Amino acid sequence: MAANGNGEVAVNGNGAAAARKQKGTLPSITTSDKHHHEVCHDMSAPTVKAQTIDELHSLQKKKSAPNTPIKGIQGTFAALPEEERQKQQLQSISASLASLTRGSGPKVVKGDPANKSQTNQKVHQHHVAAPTISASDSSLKFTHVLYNLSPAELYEQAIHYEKGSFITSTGALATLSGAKTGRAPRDKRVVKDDVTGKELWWGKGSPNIEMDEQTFLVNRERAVDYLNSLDKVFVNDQFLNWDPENRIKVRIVSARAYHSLFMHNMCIRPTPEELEEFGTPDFTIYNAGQFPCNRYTHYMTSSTSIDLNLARSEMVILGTQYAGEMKKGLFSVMHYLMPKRRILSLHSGCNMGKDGDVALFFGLSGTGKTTLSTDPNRYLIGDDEHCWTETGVSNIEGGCYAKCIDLSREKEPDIWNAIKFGTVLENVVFEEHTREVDYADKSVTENTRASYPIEYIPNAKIPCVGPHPKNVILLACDAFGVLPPVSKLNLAQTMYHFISGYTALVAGTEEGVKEPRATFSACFGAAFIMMHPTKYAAMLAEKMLKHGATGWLVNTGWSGGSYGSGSRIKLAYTRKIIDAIHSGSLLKAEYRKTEVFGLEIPTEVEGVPSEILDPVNTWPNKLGYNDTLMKLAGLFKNNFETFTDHKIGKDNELTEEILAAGPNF
Ligand SMILES: Nc1ncnc2c1ncn2[C@@H]1O[C@H](COP(=O)(O)OP(=O)(O)O)[C@@H](O)[C@H]1O
Ligand SMILES: C=C(OP(=O)(O)O)C(=O)O
Ligand SMILES: [Ca+2]
Ligand SMILES: [Mn+2]
Repeated sequence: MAANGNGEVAVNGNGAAAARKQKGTLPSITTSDKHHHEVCHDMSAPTVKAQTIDELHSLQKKKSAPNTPIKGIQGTFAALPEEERQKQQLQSISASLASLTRGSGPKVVKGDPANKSQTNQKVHQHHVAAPTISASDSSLKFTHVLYNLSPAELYEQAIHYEKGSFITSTGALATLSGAKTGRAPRDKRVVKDDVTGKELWWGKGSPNIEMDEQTFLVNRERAVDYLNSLDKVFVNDQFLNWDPENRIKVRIVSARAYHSLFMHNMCIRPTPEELEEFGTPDFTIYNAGQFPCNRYTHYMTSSTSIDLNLARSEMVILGTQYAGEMKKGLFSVMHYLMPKRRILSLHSGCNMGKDGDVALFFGLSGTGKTTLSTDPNRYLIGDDEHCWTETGVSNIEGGCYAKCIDLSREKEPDIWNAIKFGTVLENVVFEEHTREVDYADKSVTENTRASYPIEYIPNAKIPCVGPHPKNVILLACDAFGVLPPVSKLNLAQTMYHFISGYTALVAGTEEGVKEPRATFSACFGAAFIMMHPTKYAAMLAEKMLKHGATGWLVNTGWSGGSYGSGSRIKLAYTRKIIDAIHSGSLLKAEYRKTEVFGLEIPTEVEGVPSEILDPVNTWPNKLGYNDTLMKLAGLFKNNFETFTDHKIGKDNELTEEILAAGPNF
């Protein structure tokens, strides 16, 4: 449409270009004062309600509606006027960031220092510390606090300021965690004092490597000074545990938008009202992961240190930016706090059927907790960390952290679809132009991860709580290929395997693991438990007995030979096995007892080839199978030796039964 019926040339669209092509002469523009004409004039649009560009931009963002006042709740801040509440909140943040040697906290300001014109700034600026004569430079500057930003704001922060942050084709935020792409359990330290010295599990097999209070303070000061030296820090105030009676308030202070978004996804997100009465946190994380610890500091054996101080309710992270360190650090804290309240903390996934039947999925990293608890036919309660109380189960977290190496839409549709706007994609590789992620690419690490809020899974059960579990599924990824795909366990066997916590560590999640290696990790999470494993085991036995839960051992690892010659059991088969456990059909199956491990294996499972149910059938070399079986049995026996002189629960009889429930040879 180069010209309309009146012979006028439309300036917009193709007309001008087409006309220009005609020997370079510019088209003549006829102006008309007839208003209702087919030609679109600029004047016909309503004018913008701004006089300047700055004013125009200021119109773009509207201030959030004021938070509704809390009615009927006598919270810390409930009765305070807005101004006073803001002041107390900033004082609380300043107190968190206080250097312990200088006494007072930094002057904190809310908002991005880049937004000088920010209207909030006047209102939210409070000089908390009175200037002192011995002032250092750090006491002269302001610490800008980006407080509980939204995912959209965090995206902008990440993309603008953090190298390696990109938006993928499905809208997720791709980022790099730096040199560390997995947890560093050897760099974990726990303050040993008079109380924790008695309460916690120390020594051989324990994840708690001691440090003293003084050294903790040195690292804390290092982290706080680092954070205060930055232009701005991110502060997240959130909750742990969906059980309202046992909810823990956590504050995470971090230097990266990526870390703030990760914790936004992983912890429970407070409502504006809940945030108003947040008050003082129960626990604080100082994540100064970009800054190393000082190896001249006592107890430091590398540049990474993850330090837990239960007396101070604080954790300090130096020298690692792997985000999983924060969520698993808080999990350790829950493994201390909850059992003190007679609540069992569980390293397990959890889901629920339409009829309210709950299943727990215990397992070490990479065994299938996230994959198998995320089941389109069931309600997801959580993928990794739970509590079992007198009334049922509750998720500790508000999000999931899925492995995404080799992720496929067909095999794991719910996880695939959760990777969208708001999701953090750690260490994945994507196509430069289309930003399509190649989930098969291990160039950065094998431990690629996606962190998303739990409601990104369509059938998430919100609130994430459920009744007492009916099935307790122990997942082991057996790289030797000798454990059956599924076995039914009696209570003593369940306890034996729970305490043993056998699996093969697969590459990536922990540093230095390049190929599957047999490990025993008590309670399927020795890296996170704080007290002796028998304490958790006794609680589990008591609860399973009381509520009549059935134990199962599911091998999600190798079949047809060990790692290298056999192959991993097809996910589709494992899903069929899990379906049969949930439906109750497997409980009624016919069973046969295996030699050596004495495991009850079914002769048939719907949808699974019967010959794979006894692993011996899948091995081409029967002698090789027997040798490997004996080798694994020996490893179990050796490992259990540390537990032989520990009583499990009040009952000696159970202890004896558990000891007898291991391999017999
Ligand atoms: N038979 C199987 N059962 C469970 N997971 C399997 C199986 N075969 C392959 N996998 C893969 O193993 C990984 C299990 O990881 P994930 O569920 O994240 O473990 P966890 O949550 O216990 O750390 C996923 O990448 C999944 O696709
Ligand atoms: C985040 C982790 O948990 P998992 O692998 O069990 O999902 C981890 O171990 O670092
Ligand atoms: Ca996968
Ligand atoms: Mn997981």
